[in-house]
Amino acid sequence: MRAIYLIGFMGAGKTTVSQELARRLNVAVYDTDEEIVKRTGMSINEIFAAEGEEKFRHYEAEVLRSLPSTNAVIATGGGIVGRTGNRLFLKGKRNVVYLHAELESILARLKEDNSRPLLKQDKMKTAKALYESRLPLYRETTEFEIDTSVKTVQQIVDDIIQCMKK
Ligand SMILES: Nc1ncnc2c1ncn2[C@@H]1O[C@H](COP(=O)(O)OP(=O)(O)OP(=O)(O)O)[C@@H](O)[C@H]1O
Ligand SMILES: O=C(O)C1=C[C@@H](O)[C@@H](O)[C@H](O)C1
Ligand SMILES: [Mg+2]
Repeated sequence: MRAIYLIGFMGAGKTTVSQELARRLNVAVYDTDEEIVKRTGMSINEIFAAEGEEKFRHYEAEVLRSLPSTNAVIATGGGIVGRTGNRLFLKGKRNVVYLHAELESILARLKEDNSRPLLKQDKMKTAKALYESRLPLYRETTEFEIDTSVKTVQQIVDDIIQCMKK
């Protein structure tokens, strides 16, 4: 099986859905954010604070290319589509799914969560600007889009499995 890549904004559910999808398909699961943390020994907040966002994006691009391209589900970080090279890499894969969520759902899901450095200050304002700038990038990267705003994880997994049969 070709690896399935999940892309989408912070809080869209990529990490959560990837685990259940991999369990259903009986394949390995990877998460670019978790791989970066494992490989650097630092949290994402620590990397941003000590080394800056550009360095984080460098690790992210490297990790994306290093993960297995078969028999796996790969959850990506919300900003992976920021680099043109990453978008080209993903466009070259057939199984990329964009998990879309309305901004209101995202903010509700991440209200108590401070693990995302780009949403630290004035969550509402920064999230809105980032969200609007990234929407077209997710959409140009893949034709498969699933709105997760009001769906359960199980429903999203069912939708992805259906999508991948097309
Ligand atoms: N379909 C869903 N319905 C309700 N809550 C959800 C759903 N999917 C994920 N969540 C919740 O939203 C939060 C963020 O989910 P998750 O960490 O999977 O997002 P992500 O897309 O991986 O974000 P990031 O890009 O920052 O890694 C978690 O608390 C998770 O439990
Ligand atoms: O949307 C983003 O730019 C990010 C999303 C997270 O998955 C992490 O990769 C990090 O917090 C940055
Ligand atoms: Mg995640």
